[in-house]
Amino acid sequence: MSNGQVPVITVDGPSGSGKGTICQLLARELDWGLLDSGALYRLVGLAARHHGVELDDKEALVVLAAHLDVQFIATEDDTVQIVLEGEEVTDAIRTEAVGKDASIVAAIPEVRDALLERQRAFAEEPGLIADGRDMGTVVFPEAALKIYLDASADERAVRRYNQLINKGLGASLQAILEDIQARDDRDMNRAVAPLKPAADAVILDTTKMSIDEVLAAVMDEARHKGLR
Ligand SMILES: Nc1ncnc2c1ncn2[C@@H]1O[C@H](COP(=O)(O)OP(=O)(O)OP(=O)(O)O)[C@@H](O)[C@H]1O
Ligand SMILES: Nc1ccn([C@H]2C[C@H](O)[C@@H](COP(=O)(O)O)O2)c(=O)n1
Repeated sequence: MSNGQVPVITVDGPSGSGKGTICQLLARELDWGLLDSGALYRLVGLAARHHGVELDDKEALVVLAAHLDVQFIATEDDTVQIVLEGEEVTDAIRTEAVGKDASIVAAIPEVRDALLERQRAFAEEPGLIADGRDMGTVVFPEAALKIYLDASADERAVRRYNQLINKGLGASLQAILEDIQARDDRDMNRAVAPLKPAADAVILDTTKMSIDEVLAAVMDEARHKGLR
């Protein structure tokens, strides 16, 4: 448990492993809150673009992270609208370019510190599903259940490729694979809070699993922990 007795399920893993998809389904199934921590790093990246802050200007990035003026607004169709400094940025933060910027700013320890309490504040009754890279290792080390989703880089690239094609966007599978490998390298090898499974995490290799199979496996783990 974390933040008192509020139960938390953490879901960490590399880009394209299915964290966001599974966390949304879990939150709906359990009727718990959802923290999309990657969105916070993406928001810092986007705010930097808006304010003309270079990604090597550590001090300015830390100020942006500490003072992020962001609202997460639940909509009637069960999605979340994200508003940054009064501007709707729900889709704007999801581009590959902003994802890359997020991965760069996320390597700055002081940026991570500036976002820590904001993330922990998401833990409210009846429970929280926390999606990210360091949810089980750093942000919620006392979580009731820790899941680490993995999949081969090739499979994750295909998933991302299909996602972009389904949105009517052009994409190169090779370029996506290279982006994923570069992002893995940055996220796994940074000095602070690198992406890795917590010692007590349940690791699921989802390379050959459908979304329904992954959800069922995680729900089984939740049941074993008495979380539903
Ligand atoms: N087990 C699966 N089998 C096939 N496709 C999947 C599976 N899990 C997720 N997907 C698809 O892969 C794509 C990426 O999934 P998702 O956005 O959930 O990954 P993620 O781990 O949250 O990535 P990121 O960290 O970059 O946000 C989506 O289109 C999703 O529908
Ligand atoms: N807990 C987290 C969440 C995200 N990041 C960084 C690393 C990712 O490459 C980037 C974008 O995340 P995504 O939205 O793709 O899940 O943000 C992190 O370091 N720690």
